[in-house]
Amino acid sequence: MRVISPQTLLRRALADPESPAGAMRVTEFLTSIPAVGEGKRDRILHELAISPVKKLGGLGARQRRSLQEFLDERWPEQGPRGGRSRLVVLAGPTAVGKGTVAAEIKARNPEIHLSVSATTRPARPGETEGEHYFFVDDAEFDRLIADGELLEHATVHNQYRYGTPRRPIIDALSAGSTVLLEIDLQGARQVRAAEPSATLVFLLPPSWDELVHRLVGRGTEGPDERARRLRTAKVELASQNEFDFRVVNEDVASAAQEVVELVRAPAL
Ligand SMILES: Nc1ncnc2c1ncn2[C@@H]1O[C@H](COP(=O)(O)OP(=O)(O)OP(=O)(O)O)[C@@H](O)[C@H]1O
Ligand SMILES: Nc1nc2c(ncn2[C@@H]2O[C@H](COP(=O)(O)O)[C@@H](O)[C@H]2O)c(=O)[nH]1
Repeated sequence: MRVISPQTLLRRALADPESPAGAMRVTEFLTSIPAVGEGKRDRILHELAISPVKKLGGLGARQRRSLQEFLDERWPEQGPRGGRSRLVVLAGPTAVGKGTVAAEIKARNPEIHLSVSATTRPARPGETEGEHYFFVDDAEFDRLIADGELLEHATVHNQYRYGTPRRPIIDALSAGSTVLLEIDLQGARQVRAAEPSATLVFLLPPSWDELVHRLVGRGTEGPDERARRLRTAKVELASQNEFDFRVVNEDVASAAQEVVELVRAPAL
């Protein structure tokens, strides 16, 4: 299972050549398929008589048809768990405990792949490159976007940029793993748009006061940043009904267990 099937991406490109999918080069499109490396990509392009400089949105009618037929034959579309993908998003307001619950899930279920995001935010004391985040500057973040390396990205709390590297997600899903993304509301919406069968879980605090208490207690933000995050939190809480499931994080172990059970359950 891929984040977006090649067929879906191609359909999107053909429906709107001006879209990011439409602007994607056929070479990049083909190598985004896990089984296709550069050598195979060139053989496919040769077989289908498509120039490597072509963009998906610029394919002629014959080329579109032959590419669609080729994909259908080689990688028929299918989905696990009755149509629900193994891609799981955990979102929720600041300091609700998303990171804590995600770490608990990972500790108890090492087979679940926890995505490591890229961010332009500076590392906090104790955060490790490649474990908590990939810490990048603005230029590198721009490059990741331009090269299509992010599955989703957003400016969070109107300040720093965060994004999910696409390739590790594709590889983990292809290997049959469940993949957990701990991201914000904007990112959750982008994942929903890209992969409607993803499971979206919203983590709730037991109360607003407890949320503020956790944010203050964490001690990683000053008063201005806390105020900014709490403004975002109000917007995020108002959007909780967009999610498939809501879990209250009263106790970390119970919340983590609840998320895992939702993810493991067959499609509803
Ligand atoms: N169930 C819980 N009970 C009490 N404290 C908790 C619980 N879950 C998390 N915390 C604490 O709340 C604080 C915020 O948790 P965490 O950093 O995981 O939140 P977050 O949702 O990832 O925040 P952000 O979106 O701002 O990154 C931490 O100090 C954490 O230890
Ligand atoms: N859209 C995305 N949001 C992300 C991603 N990685 C983390 N986040 C969210 O950012 C905020 C702030 O995180 P913090 O570490 O600075 O406290 C939080 O809500 C995260 O869930 C991402 O890749 N995409």
